[in-house]
Amino acid sequence: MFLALDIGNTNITVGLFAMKDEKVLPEPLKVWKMSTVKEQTSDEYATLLMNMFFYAGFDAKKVSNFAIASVVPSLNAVFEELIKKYFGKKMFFVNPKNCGDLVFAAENSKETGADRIAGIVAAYSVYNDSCVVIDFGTATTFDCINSEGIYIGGAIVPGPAISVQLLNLKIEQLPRVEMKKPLKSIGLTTIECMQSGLYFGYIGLVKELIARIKREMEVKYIIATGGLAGLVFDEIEEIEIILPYLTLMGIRIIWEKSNLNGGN
Ligand SMILES: Nc1ncnc2c1ncn2[C@@H]1O[C@H](COP(=O)(O)OP(=O)(O)O)[C@@H](O)[C@H]1O
Ligand SMILES: CC(C)(COP(=O)(O)O)[C@@H](O)C(=O)NCCC(=O)O
Ligand SMILES: [K+]
Repeated sequence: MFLALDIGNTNITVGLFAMKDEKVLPEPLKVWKMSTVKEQTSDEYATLLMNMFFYAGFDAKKVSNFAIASVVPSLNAVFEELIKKYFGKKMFFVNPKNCGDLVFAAENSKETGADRIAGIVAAYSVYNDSCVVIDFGTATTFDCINSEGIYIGGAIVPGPAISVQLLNLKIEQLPRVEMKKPLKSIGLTTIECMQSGLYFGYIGLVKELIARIKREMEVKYIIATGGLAGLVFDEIEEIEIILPYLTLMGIRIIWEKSNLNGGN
C-alpha cells in the first residue's frame, strides 16, 4: 500500500492507497486528519498513525511506499525518522524539482509550497485544461495553470481561521467567534458584526480574486479543496468543483511519475 501525507500548518491529512504492480490506485482506501503539532516527536506521531491503522482495520506493515507534501519544514525530519524507524523505508518529498512534468513560469519555481504544487498537478491531470485551484487551508491559496500545463502562479491570503484568531488576539474586547454564515450582513451584537465581516468579507475577497484572475488568464475550471472549502462552496457560484483530497491525489501522481522514472 501507499501512504500520502499532506503536512499543512493546521492539519496533517493522511491518505492510504492500495497498490497494484507499482501503480497506486486513484481513490484512497482511507483518509485521516491529525493536528499539526511542531513539538510532537516521531514516536508520538507513529503511535497516532498505528492506532489509526489499527482502528480502521489496516495492517501498517503492508505500506511499502510513502510520500509527503510538507509546508512545515520543522516536521520533515520527524516524519523522515518515523518512516525509517517504524517502517524501514525512505521518504519521498514532493518539491518543485521532482513534480513530474509540471512546467513553472520562470521565477516562481523554487519556493512554491509542496501542497500548492500537488494540488495543481492533480487538477491538471484530471481536467487537462486551464484550472484555478483554491485551497481553503490555514492560508487560502489560489493556484493557476494554463491550458498548456504551465503553472503561472497565484495568490496567498490569510485563511479565515487566522483572521478569527488575530481579531481575538489583537483586539482586547473581541471574543473568539465561530466562522459561520450570519443571518444578515448588518450585525447587531459584536459577535454578529464579527461573523458578518469574517464571512461576507471573506466571500467577497475570494470572488474579487477570482474575477481578477479571470482577467489575466482564460479559466476553464475552478476547483476548491482544503478544510474550509465546504463552508464557502455554496456561496461562490464561480466554484463548480470541490475535491477534498486534491492534494493527496497530487502527491500520488507525483510519486508515481517519479517511481516510474526510477526516482524513488
Ligand atoms: N472538517 C472541517 N470542517 C470545518 N473546518 C475545518 C475542517 N477541517 C479543517 N478545518 C479548518 O480549515 C482550516 C485548515 O484546513 P486544512 O486544509 O486542514 O489546513 P492546512 O492544510 O493548512 O493544515 C482550519 O481553519 C481548520 O479549522
Ligand atoms: C501558502 C502555504 C502556507 C499554504 O499552506 P497551508 O495553508 O496549507 O498550511 C504553503 O503553501 C507555503 O508555505 N508555501 C510557501 C510559499 C509559496 O508557496 O510561495
Ligand atoms: K492545504
